[in-house]
Parts: sequence; C-alpha cells; structure tokens
Amino acid sequence: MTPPLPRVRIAPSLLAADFARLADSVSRVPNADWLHVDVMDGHFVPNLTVGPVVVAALRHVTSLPLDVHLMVESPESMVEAFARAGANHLTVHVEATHHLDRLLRHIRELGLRAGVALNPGTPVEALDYVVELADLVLVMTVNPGFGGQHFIPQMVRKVEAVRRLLEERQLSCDVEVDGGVDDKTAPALVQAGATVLVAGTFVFKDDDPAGAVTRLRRVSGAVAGFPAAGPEAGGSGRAGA
Ligand SMILES: O=C(CO)[C@@H](O)[C@H](O)COP(=O)(O)O
Repeated sequence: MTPPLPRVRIAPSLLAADFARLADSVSRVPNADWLHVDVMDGHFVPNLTVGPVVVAALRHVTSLPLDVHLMVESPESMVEAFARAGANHLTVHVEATHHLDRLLRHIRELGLRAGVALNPGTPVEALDYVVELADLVLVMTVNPGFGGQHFIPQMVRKVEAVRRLLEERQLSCDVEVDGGVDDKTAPALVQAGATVLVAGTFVFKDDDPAGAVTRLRRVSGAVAGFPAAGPEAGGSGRAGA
C-alpha cells in the first residue's frame, strides 16, 4: 500500500530576505516549517550567495530545520562542510555531479536528509535509478539562480509525474517546489502532489512574512486530501525532520 501523503510544509527562502539582517528575517517567520538556504557558486548558476559560514551562523539563531539547496558544480566537495555547519537537509542537482548515487548515500551517511533537484529542462526519468536514495525531490519551478522569477506552469505536470513515480515505488519522499511559489500557484502544485512549498519573494517581500506563511498554509490546506496542519517543532537530522 502507498504510504499516506505527508502534510504540506512551508519553507521560506532566505534568498529574498534582508542579508544585512538575516537573524531578524528568521525571527519574522516563527511559523515556518523549514528555512530554505540557497547556495550558489557562480558556475552552476550565474549568481553567488552564501557558504557554510552563514549556515553555521543561522544554526545559532534558529532550531528550524535548515533546508540547504546546493546550486553548485561538484557538490561532493562541500557536503561535509555544510553538515558540520548544521544543515539538516542537503539537496544536490542531478545536473551538477557525475556521481549522484554515491553523493546521496554520503549525505545520508552524514545523518542528513538527502535531496535531489531537477532543473526545469531535466526530465523526471533522471530520478529512475536514484529516487530510493532520496528523502526529498526538489522540482525547480523556475530556472535556478535568482529569486522573483515567473513560475513555469509546465512544472505542475512534472510534479504530477514525480508523485506518480513515488506512488509506483511506494516511497514516502517529500516533493518540494521552488520558484514563483505564491498563494496563486501553490494550490495547483499541492494538488499535483507537492508536499513542501519554498517561497522567497512571497514571504519576505511582504510587510508581514509570518502572515504570508499562514496564507500559503491556508491555501495548501484547502486542497482536497491534504491535512491543513500548523507548524511543526524544529528538528534535526533525517528522523523527524
Ligand atoms: O532557488 C531559488 C532560485 O534559484 C529559489 O529558492 C528562490 O529563492 C525562490 O524565490 P522566489 O521565486 O520565491 O522569489
């Protein structure tokens, strides 16, 4: 029997926060489930952001799970540093490594939840031989590199295909969506099978970030078949995160 769908979680993306006041931005979303941290290297994507030092600083100001999305070439060289810094989840792109199987196993061995991400142009078939090694699948709903872009509507179909794959294999993996997620785009994504909504602009460009998280939670909960639950307690590692 297919395991029950997990509740929908909201993960504000700090890319849209005020980088001069990151701790303050974190304190403005106490009702979030996870905090999403975008790591960009200027090679895999045409933008540069933060490294393990910033993740370690965030670790000191929050007990929320830190959901770290590595948009970097050869992420294998960095996973241990991010694990030491206090990341709870590490997501790597199928397009960024020659050794995806080994890398996902290594992330799990480090005691973290392993995520695998797909760029918009990458087919779901790329997951075929690795999905059993993943705790979450991240479907990029914009081309990675920048916040504030327009949601790509065809990605709803991709979320459906990922959900179908997980059901066929009877896997209880999270399906995370990232890019252009707001109260208009979220319902179709949740209906398609997304269980984690990453939202940057919608949350942090609002005068009331916590209110924006609540609105996303409300529209997600309104979609038939999904539990409209409140925020969970913070946690770490694979179990309970
Ligand atoms: O990974 C990325 C961008 O590459 C995202 O996490 C963005 O931060 C999402 O931002 P919005 O589209 O919600 O503004």
